[in-house]
Amino acid sequence: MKLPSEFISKYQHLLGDEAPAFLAAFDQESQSGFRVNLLKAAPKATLATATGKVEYVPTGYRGPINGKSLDHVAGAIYSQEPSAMYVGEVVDPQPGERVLDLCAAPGGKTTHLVAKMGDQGLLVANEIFRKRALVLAENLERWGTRSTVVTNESPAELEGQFPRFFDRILVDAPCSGEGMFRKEPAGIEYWNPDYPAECANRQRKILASALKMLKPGGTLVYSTCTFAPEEDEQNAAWLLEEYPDLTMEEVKKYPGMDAGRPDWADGNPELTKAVRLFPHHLQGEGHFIAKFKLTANDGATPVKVRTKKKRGKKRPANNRLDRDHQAEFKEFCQWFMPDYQPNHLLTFGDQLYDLPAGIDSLDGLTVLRPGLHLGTFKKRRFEPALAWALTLRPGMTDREISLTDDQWRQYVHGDVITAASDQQNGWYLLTCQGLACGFGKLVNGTVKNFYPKGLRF
Ligand SMILES: C[S@@+](CC[C@H](N)C(=O)[O-])C[C@H]1O[C@@H](n2cnc3c(N)ncnc32)[C@H](O)[C@@H]1O
Repeated sequence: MKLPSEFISKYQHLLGDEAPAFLAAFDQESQSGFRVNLLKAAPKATLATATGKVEYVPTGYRGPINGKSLDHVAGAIYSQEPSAMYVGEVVDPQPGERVLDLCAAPGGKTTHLVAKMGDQGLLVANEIFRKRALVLAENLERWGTRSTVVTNESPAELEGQFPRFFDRILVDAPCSGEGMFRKEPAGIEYWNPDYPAECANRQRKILASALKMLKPGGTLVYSTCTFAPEEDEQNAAWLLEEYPDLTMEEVKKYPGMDAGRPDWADGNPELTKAVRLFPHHLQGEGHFIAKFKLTANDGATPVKVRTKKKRGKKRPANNRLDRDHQAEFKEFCQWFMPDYQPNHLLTFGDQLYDLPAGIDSLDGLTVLRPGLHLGTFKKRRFEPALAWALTLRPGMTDREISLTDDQWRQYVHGDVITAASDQQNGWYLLTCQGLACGFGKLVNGTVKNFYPKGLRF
């Protein structure tokens, strides 16, 4: 791999004797892996092709995945390289907590966090760029979650909405990406000797916003996929210096992981509590992870937040259901899942969502996914959404049709499927190999296909 000469000399200077092994790693193959979704049935076929286990992530495996397999399309796995998987373990969110993933697209860490939370509590997944936020929302739909809201805001705008609100915040920061050069060589073109410092400045602004949203006693995890000390130890040192209420938490080092380097910042020995993942020391790409705790005392520095001006931005009308819609949804539930307990139903145009607990209003926010998308109100009927199906497990409803592998292929292709004719006409959850795949409407022995046209293949 052709690396910039200033990059080579920088790391020769920083790493000394270790530099040749570090630089040689750029010519080795990048690592692939996947995580298993504990919210769903085991992805047996993909597990059978795994080439190994990721030692430090209980749900992590090595090896490539097939993006068109049932396991992937039904959200039972997420493709993620092994080093990136450690971030979610370090955040370690618990069921019932309020968690913010501030720089979340395309959703590798978000999917990990929500699974660790058992989909219980509130997870706000935010992404500043709309196109990337749409991909994030789609990945979360496949993963299957009720407890996640996707917002499309800058950190500065978000801070006004959630002062001192979250138990845990992840800042998986936009960075110079040096640790991903093997995987995404195009990133090398952006690199110049000043780039890490530019990224570091942007990261400080993001961190400052994040801290305004952290509860006293809460934890902040800061991660990058770069080796640059400016963005790693020097930003961790800046946080400790700038925010006396923050302390560093030890991040566990598994074999092959390195401690943070105080000598690459201001010499503060606390920085060894952070972790560095170097490709020449372990089988994964380059990462840096630091964990901080905000003192739980009442005297925590009060926050000054900027409240966003609401200038005609698209946001959900926090509409309650009118009587007709209430009746249509009730009728659907009576047929499909009489014991479904919504948390907070709201409509967004003709779309019905179930807002997670822990958040009362989305006013003032640009929201792409206000919780679980349950379906669409059509003329005098309710049509359930794929997102809802993907949160369900076989056995949660009596209205279930189990597809063979061949029928599943017909389904994702958009074909009509023939089913046993002794079942009543109506909506059914379609499953295959224990995984929910979508909704189908049975009409006289034929299952009408409602798999979204844009997803068919
Ligand atoms: C390292 S990526 C996040 C990867 C993601 N956490 C995952 O695991 O899939 C950083 C993200 O920060 C976003 N970003 C870029 N500039 C930003 C800014 N000024 N403030 C907040 N986020 C920004 C990028 O669009 C990108 O999606």
